Amino acid sequence: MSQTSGFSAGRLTLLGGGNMGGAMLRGWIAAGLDPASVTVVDPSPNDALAELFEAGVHHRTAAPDEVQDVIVLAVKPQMLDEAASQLGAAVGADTLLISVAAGRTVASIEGLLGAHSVVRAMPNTPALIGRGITGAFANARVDESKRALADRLLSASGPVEWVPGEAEIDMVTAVSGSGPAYVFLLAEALAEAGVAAGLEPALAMRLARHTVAGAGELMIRSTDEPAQLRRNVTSPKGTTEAALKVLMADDGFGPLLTRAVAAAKTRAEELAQG
Ligand SMILES: NC(=O)C1=CN([C@@H]2O[C@H](COP(=O)(O)OP(=O)(O)OC[C@H]3O[C@@H](n4cnc5c(N)ncnc54)[C@H](OP(=O)(O)O)[C@@H]3O)[C@@H](O)[C@H]2O)C=CC1
Ligand SMILES: O=C(O)[C@@H]1CCC=N1
Repeated sequence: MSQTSGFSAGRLTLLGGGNMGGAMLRGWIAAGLDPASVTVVDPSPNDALAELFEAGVHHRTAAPDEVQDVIVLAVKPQMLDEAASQLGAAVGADTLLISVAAGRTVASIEGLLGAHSVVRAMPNTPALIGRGITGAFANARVDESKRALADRLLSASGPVEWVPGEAEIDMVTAVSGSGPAYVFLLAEALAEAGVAAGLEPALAMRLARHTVAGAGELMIRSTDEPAQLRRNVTSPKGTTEAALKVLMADDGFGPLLTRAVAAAKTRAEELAQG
């Protein structure tokens, strides 16, 4: 794993070494965080973390007794109350809490662990390859240095967008937190559509994967807006125009995605109720 110039977060505990916590951890170590400064607390962490444990990251099945400088809460929202109940001695007056649990509010985290500096963040799984994006909200107790530290940790896996209001985190969740799943579904559906059109399945999947990945990379590297990149593909009276007439119909892709994002946002709000 390649390392850039290091940074320190003091003593850091990651509560939950699953898909998202593991992806973030990978980003921190790649960005130069000392593996020995990190403890993963998880009874059964992701197998993919074995390599990081060998590199010096500590693994425990229960929370450490020493006060931690940073605790990242990365268990399922429904498991948070139980998982956080063991943190007692690890949470000091100056501990920075960073939660990535969908829907769980700052108030609910303070309800569990007391009044602390809390950052509510919403990363996404492309963090695994350093290509994530994270929305973040800090409560009023987070001072400049804690915010800078949170930013350093979160930006190890891609850009960080700080939002002024906590409610926006549920919207970020619905767009970019869950968003990779929508894109993977697009690739699946495109491959299936190719098979329906007569292609051999493995070829259809290769075409779909590379099309989604290539279009994504072009969108990041280009200075053109997505709408312009779309127009660049669309020859007048050509094949793309014929397809876009279907996708851009009144009941097409846009309204469908709007409904999907609204459903995800509603679910995030429901998770806040516990
Ligand atoms: N996956 C994603 O794309 C994103 C997820 N998130 C948020 O990240 C959080 C984790 O999600 P995700 O990584 O997908 O879930 P995972 O189930 O992959 O990871 C959660 C991990 O926590 C472990 N765990 C369960 N109970 C405890 C406990 N009491 N103490 C310590 N660890 C425990 C689980 O073990 P076990 O498997 O044995 O239960 C698992 O390894 C969620 O709150 C989710 O909302 C945020 C953004 C994106
Ligand atoms: O599905 C979920 O609830 C989590 C939050 C965003 C992505 N995965």
